[in-house]
Amino acid sequence: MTWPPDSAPPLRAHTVEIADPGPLARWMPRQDAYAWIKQGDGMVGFGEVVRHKALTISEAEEWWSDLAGSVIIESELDDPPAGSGLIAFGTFVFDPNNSADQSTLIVPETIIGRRNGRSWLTRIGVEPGGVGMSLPDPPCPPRNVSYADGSLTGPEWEAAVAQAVARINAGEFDKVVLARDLLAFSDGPIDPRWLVQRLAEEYSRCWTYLVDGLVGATPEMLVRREAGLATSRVLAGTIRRSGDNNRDLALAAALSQSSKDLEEHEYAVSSVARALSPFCSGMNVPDAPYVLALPNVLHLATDVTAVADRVANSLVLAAALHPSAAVCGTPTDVARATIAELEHLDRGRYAGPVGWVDAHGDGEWAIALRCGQLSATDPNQIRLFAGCGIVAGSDPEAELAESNAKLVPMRDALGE
Ligand SMILES: C=C(O[C@@H]1C=C(C(=O)O)C=C[C@H]1O)C(=O)O
Repeated sequence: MTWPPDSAPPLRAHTVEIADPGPLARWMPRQDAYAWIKQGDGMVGFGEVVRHKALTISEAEEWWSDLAGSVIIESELDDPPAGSGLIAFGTFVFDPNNSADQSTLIVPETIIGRRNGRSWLTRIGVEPGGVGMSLPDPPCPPRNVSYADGSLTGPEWEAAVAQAVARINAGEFDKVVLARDLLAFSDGPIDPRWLVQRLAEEYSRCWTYLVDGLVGATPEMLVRREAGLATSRVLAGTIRRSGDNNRDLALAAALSQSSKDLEEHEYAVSSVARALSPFCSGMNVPDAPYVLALPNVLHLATDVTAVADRVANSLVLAAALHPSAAVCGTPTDVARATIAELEHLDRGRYAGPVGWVDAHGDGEWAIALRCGQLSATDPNQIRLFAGCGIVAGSDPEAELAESNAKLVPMRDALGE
């Protein structure tokens, strides 16, 4: 849909400063709610003013630039923080040529946000609503959740991993990320707000998101653009946590010296640096990764930073970066074809960019990991996803265990 239609009055986005709203997630109504939360800050949105079904990230970028340029933006905030005012939440499919799912940008009717101690309320529409806010009924937990294999059983997925390792050893490519899915069923409708609240509490160092039924808490930032600076958090190389802090310290030391994990990590970092370089100057790529500790796993992590060109808004950068070697492989085209052949899975929006963009093009696009997609047809069902980077030294059994560790955040949120 193009906006504005020729005859329609323009949209307005009106923002006011509000008192601290407390936990953002509790403001979300049951239907049409969106979330982006990290360490308590972020935005929740609800209602829908415009929805754009995007063919590609670049096409979405053009649509958004046109729309944002046509909206009358009014803000009562001095020095408005990034993300306050007009934004769209978005989710993009991993591989549009191999998915029945759709990439979507959604402009909500209402946004409640908080950042660095400042809070705001934005209303968007032809005649945006007033400043009244009311708390909806809280969500109920899912009931009696049970699980079933997705497209492949555990042993079938291990066989796919073994096949990938054989092809790597035959010199066909360097790295591929293989994912699997797991179906979860509840006795009643699954309320995504319950999952958002649990994930935002347990995984506060991750970005908790809910956009168009895709819900999760990801530790990996494809790209954030703010005040001219582009940053990307690259993760690759993973160890499951043991539950014992001393043992975890030893595991972290082993991870940061593991040549298999360092090699896998290096592929991911160089793919990001290469993709960012045409749009940026003054790039800083640290020599060695650090260990990012999450409640379920330890990751090797590198934060890449650079000064972004004026024309390179967050969607332009996301289009250039997706898919990184952290979720696809190296070289990209061979890895993508291998994924389509070996996974037997429609990834949908899993491993695609998820996030938000504002009227200036600033925004945050994380990689949709540690997530599930609520079924569009069965409100009691959600499909969970997890994947692992496969390199020459990968062991199928260990990779299956790692994928199970990556499913823990969603399984815990579902109430296990
Ligand atoms: C593919 C996933 O995670 C990616 C793969 C990683 C790895 O193989 O070590 C680590 C972080 C992510 O880049 C996932 O969580 O599903």
